[in-house]
Amino acid sequence: MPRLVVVSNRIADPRKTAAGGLAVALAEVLNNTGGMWFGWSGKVIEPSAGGKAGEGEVHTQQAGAVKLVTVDLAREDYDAYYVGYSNGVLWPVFHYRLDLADFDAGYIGGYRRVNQLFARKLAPLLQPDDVIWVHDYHLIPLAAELRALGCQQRIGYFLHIPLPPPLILAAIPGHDWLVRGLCSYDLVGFQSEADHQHFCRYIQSEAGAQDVGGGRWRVFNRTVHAGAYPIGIDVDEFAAVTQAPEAREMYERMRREYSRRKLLVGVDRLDYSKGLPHRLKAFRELLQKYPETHKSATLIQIASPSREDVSAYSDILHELESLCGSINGNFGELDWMPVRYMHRTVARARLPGLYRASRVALVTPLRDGMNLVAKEFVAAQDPEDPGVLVLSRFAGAAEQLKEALLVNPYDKEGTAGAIQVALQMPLEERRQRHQALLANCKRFDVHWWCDTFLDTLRTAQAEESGTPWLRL
Ligand SMILES: O=P(O)(O)OC[C@H]1O[C@H](O[C@H]2O[C@H](CO)[C@@H](O)[C@H](O)[C@H]2O)[C@H](O)[C@@H](O)[C@@H]1O
Ligand SMILES: O=c1ccn([C@@H]2O[C@H](COP(=O)(O)OP(=O)(O)O)[C@@H](O)[C@H]2O)c(=O)[nH]1
Repeated sequence: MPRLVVVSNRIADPRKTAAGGLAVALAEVLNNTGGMWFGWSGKVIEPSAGGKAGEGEVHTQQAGAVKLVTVDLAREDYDAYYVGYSNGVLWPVFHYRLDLADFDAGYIGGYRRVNQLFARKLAPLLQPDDVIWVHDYHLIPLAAELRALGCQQRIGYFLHIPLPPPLILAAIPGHDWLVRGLCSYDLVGFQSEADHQHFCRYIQSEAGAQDVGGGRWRVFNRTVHAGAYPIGIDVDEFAAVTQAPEAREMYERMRREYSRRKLLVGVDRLDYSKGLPHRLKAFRELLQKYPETHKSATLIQIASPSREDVSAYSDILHELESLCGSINGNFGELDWMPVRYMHRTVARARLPGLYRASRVALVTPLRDGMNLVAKEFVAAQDPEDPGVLVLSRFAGAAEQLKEALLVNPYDKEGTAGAIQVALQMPLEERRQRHQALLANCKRFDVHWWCDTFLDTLRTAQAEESGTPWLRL
């Protein structure tokens, strides 16, 4: 069996839990397959400590069956590659937020430099029959950089965030360079069929790609495979965590504390794409329109700190704090606060208990690649008395989880109405919806995602051996 080499910006010790869907999913994959996980160490070297752009120190550590190899980044590189280009240009545009993108700051040089650095550090560690799987928007040009160093291995790529329609993508100066980078991979995977279709339309309209069947495209003088591979969770592992002491203790505590109320839960990174202010406004609308919810409904909102170096993230923090304060100020009573807001990361081991004690989950991003919290909520429920998932139609998960109550998060009244339906839903309907949702999460779990992607990658390369590599 060829060795699996996973490359992503953020990596985590697969034996421990992490916040952030990508790290959680890849840890689960690598725990099963073994192999190497290569990425950023999380360490930034300041200029006073020799942190000028250039070579980053490499660290190697064995974590069970997985070899973790990480690279430090110089401050200048981190600022341009991670804060600047990845999270200040690509993240907003790929989430349809052209208004938040900073195109003028010249971050692209640092983005390219770090991709070249990763390629230089990774190439000597590769074995000829390795299968390389690169993840996410931080590393779009990596395959082309590896090819330039002579790497002949199969290289697949998975985009964890949405891919916008061609005319939004085309607003990025250098979009053609980025898409040529994507087309240097043997297989490009997307979270949803909508994202996949956006890619197909872009390469046809902007690069004259020809559909050669079987998910393959002839473009830039080579053949690239593309498809939708929605990511899942390890449902069995999550069910087991739900029964573990930490989750049970949380469940019992929540049930005791909220025995007279129905609990609503939101668990998100504090990110403008997650639609948190829109969610709170819909919750306020619920309290205004349905007075019977007073004292009977409490929303617990966890907002895990994220990317605090990017200015758009601190703006949303203030907006959220002010909304929570005004809702509690206007509706709260001595013995009831409508919103409990926490700006903190909650250990993943405790989340299943919280999910299971909640009658309703609010997963209402304005855009989201997938959203694993939606699937975790489903997996944690008691099938005999399950909670209801209120899900944004703009999350990748909505293509699969059709038995959720699908909402448009921009529609405050509509979302408030759906929350009220969720709170009132009869047991039999809750059971039926949950059964269908759980079946979907089980069928398309993280193992399905990994196996299907890697099987296609193996076939893709075998069919196309001999196609020329792309140089950027
Ligand atoms: O690494 P950070 O900058 O702290 O951000 C955390 C991760 O956020 C994004 O996650 C995405 O991947 C999830 C799993 O596929 C998906 O469910 C979610 O919709 C996406 O937003 C990002 O894409 C990752 O690279 C980050 O590590
Ligand atoms: O306080 C928190 C917030 C989130 N998470 C985990 O982080 C992941 C978030 O993944 P998702 O796909 O929903 O969104 P992302 O943050 O990757 O955009 C899920 O596994 C959550 O259980 C966590 O462990 N603690």
